[in-house]
Amino acid sequence: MADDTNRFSDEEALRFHSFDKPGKLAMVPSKPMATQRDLSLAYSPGVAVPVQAIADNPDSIFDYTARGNMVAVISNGTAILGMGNLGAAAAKPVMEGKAVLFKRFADIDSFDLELNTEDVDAFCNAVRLLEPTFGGINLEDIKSPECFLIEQRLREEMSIPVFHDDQHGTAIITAAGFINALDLTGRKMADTKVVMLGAGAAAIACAELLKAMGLPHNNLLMCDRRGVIYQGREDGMNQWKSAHAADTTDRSFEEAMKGADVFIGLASRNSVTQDMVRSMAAKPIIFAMANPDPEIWPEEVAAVRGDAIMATGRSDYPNQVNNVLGFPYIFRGALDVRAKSINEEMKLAAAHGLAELAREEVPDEVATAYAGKKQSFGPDYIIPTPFDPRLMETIPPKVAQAAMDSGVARRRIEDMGSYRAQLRTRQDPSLARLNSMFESLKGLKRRVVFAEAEEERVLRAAIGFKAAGYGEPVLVGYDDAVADQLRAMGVNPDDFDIRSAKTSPRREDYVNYLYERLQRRGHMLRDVQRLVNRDRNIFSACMVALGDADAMVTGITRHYWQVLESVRKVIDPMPGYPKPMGLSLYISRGRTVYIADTTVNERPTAEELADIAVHAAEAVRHLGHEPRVALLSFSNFGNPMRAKANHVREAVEILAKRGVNFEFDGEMSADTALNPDLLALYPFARLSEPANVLVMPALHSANISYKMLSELSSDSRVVGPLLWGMSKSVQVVRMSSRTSELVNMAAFAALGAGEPKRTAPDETDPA
Ligand SMILES: NC(=O)C1=CN([C@@H]2O[C@H](COP(=O)(O)OP(=O)(O)OC[C@H]3O[C@@H](n4cnc5c(N)ncnc54)[C@H](OP(=O)(O)O)[C@@H]3O)[C@@H](O)[C@H]2O)C=CC1
Ligand SMILES: CC(=O)C(=O)O
Ligand SMILES: [Mg+2]
Repeated sequence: MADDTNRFSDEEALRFHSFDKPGKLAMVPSKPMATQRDLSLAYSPGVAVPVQAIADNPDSIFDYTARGNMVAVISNGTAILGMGNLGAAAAKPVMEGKAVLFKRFADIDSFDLELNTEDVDAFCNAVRLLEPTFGGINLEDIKSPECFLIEQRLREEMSIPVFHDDQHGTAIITAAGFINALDLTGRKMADTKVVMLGAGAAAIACAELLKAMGLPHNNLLMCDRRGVIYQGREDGMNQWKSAHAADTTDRSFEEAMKGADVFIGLASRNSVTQDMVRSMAAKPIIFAMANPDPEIWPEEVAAVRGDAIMATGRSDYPNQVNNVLGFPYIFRGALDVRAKSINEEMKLAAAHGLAELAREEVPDEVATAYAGKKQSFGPDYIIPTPFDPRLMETIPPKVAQAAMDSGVARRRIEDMGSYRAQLRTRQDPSLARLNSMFESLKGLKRRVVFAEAEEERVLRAAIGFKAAGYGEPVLVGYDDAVADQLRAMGVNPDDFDIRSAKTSPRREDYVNYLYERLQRRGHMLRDVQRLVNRDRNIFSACMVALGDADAMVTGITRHYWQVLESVRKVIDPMPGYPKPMGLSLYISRGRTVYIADTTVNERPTAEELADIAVHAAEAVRHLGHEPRVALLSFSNFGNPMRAKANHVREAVEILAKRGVNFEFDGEMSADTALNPDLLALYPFARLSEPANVLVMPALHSANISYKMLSELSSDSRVVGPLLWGMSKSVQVVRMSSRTSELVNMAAFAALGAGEPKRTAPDETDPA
């Protein structure tokens, strides 16, 4: 039934939206803007050149500006979800949400525009004038019947796709779920009786698409607040409702539901009763799609009909029939062929594509995003889930092909195979991977100690960590001070576990444990007492070592080395790891590169460097990538032959002798490792493709590289360094870490707490 890990309080929803930066959207430049030359190119005088080019050839706007990948999400707030007419300003959170979903799922740049008018002419005039800015217009949450007039007018007046998502997006997803639910219950379209509650934007479009797919006109009874829309009804009608008036004697919605095979709710919350569901045909299909609360809850249906297939618009129940599955990919396909519009052919292609995808074997990475729940085609999985990465490579090609076949494409895609490959890289698998790894934490409730909880950044991170459902933060700091800070941030301290050495009943246990470890390393009992009482990192590490917490995150207030030294007094490296190591992730669009060892081993010997390569490869596999390790230096395979690179060359020989089970080579320079053309100059090299793991010759080069990357990159990010190889899960952040980085590192700490015991290097399988 309901997935409780996705439940949250109203306060959490508000906190999520105000956390870090208010809202869900920000802009990033796509060109460097660092030097005077950059400025000259981007703005005056350089910008004059594309200005003239566009004036001479209007189509070149797609080559020189962001227009071709830019979609506006536009609303006037007259039908916000199922909440009604709450005005343009109140619509902004939903519209920001749609804009970020465009980016997240289909790499489409998008921002929201809320228009403060209910007047159709004023609305159309405002939108029409925006045509040069956008490649497409997504209309959203505009009530009927005005939405029909607005969309029709804009489609006629604009030569870019104008798509009212509540109409067509919803219809496409509903149609896909409908096809599969009929299949699962052995029904044929011609014999299926459908009752629809709602006769507005979404319902009218759904009715049209289902009929276009073959549902006979009189098999669909549409109902509004006044009951069934029948032929001859006059009150509360408009031309769009009239088009679906059925030849029936049923007058009330309740009557219509008797014996119905399918119910489709696109109306408002709690508008269907259990008695109505009881009166439906065997194996009823129930799509209660009002948002945020459905027409009837799945639990209520289950209580009276064990044989129902149930879907809602929500993500916390199985079968989320929601337009999020469609609009990102439909626009992706339309933009990529510069379609003039999104027509019926494109909608049908998307609907069939979604229906087919649900019948295919679901890859494991989808299960990871859904807390390990493996899905397979059946009553609880009639439609793909939003985090399914296959959507991106499946739906846009079908939409693009349909646009080309139906003559609305301005540009052709000749090679669909390479288009699919390009779609895959757009998806940024690394970010998706991070996200899905973190998603897998939901419900595990791992206890992560935030060792510096008096710091505001840390508290905000702990709040964010809890709100994201990644685990239970344990806040270490003076109890009163932490509680006061939480209160000042509008958070109830009782919702958090706050610990300090002063009040901890476990203090003596921690002292005894640590004294046992340190008594022959120069520490007297009173030294150890002082450490436990005064050093937050020691106290926190003791909590983890003695099982009072699963993991810890720290590092904001003290230097990395000092922190690591404290932690290592309490926790040992994992067997097989003489020393832990730091692994930094450089993540850019379509490419992830790991750098090791960025924090611990200062001047590794050849043997140690080989160990680092083995451990890094193992960690990278654990994070979901197949490692290709380059051992870096300033020279390439002995050119120039210099003594400073000897230990790197020797490390490569050691790895060859050990017969490790991953690709590696060196010594080589960073550009050879990363650039396929340069790598091709060394046909004997053992790397089949450019490296994704860079083992640096020493700490200075490793540390300098990742810090430079993290300061200089604008459209990529550096994550970590992750501390790898401790016997308990500890992550040490950089002192400069922002709140969001802290949340990520705490999530990595929580993930580390569940890792299986890793293989020691000497246990590595020979290749
Ligand atoms: N899951 C999804 O992907 C989507 C879900 N939706 C949901 O569909 C619903 C409607 O949205 P939309 O079409 O944009 O809105 P509209 O305002 O255009 O239409 C609402 C329609 O619902 C009818 N209605 C509302 N309450 C009742 C009720 N209690 N009994 C009977 N009819 C009722 C109205 O009847 P009348 O004409 O008599 O006023 C009207 O026909 C919303 O809840 C929305 O969240 C919408 C889009 C996507
Ligand atoms: C999902 C959506 O667009 C709606 O409920 O309005
Ligand atoms: Mg909507």
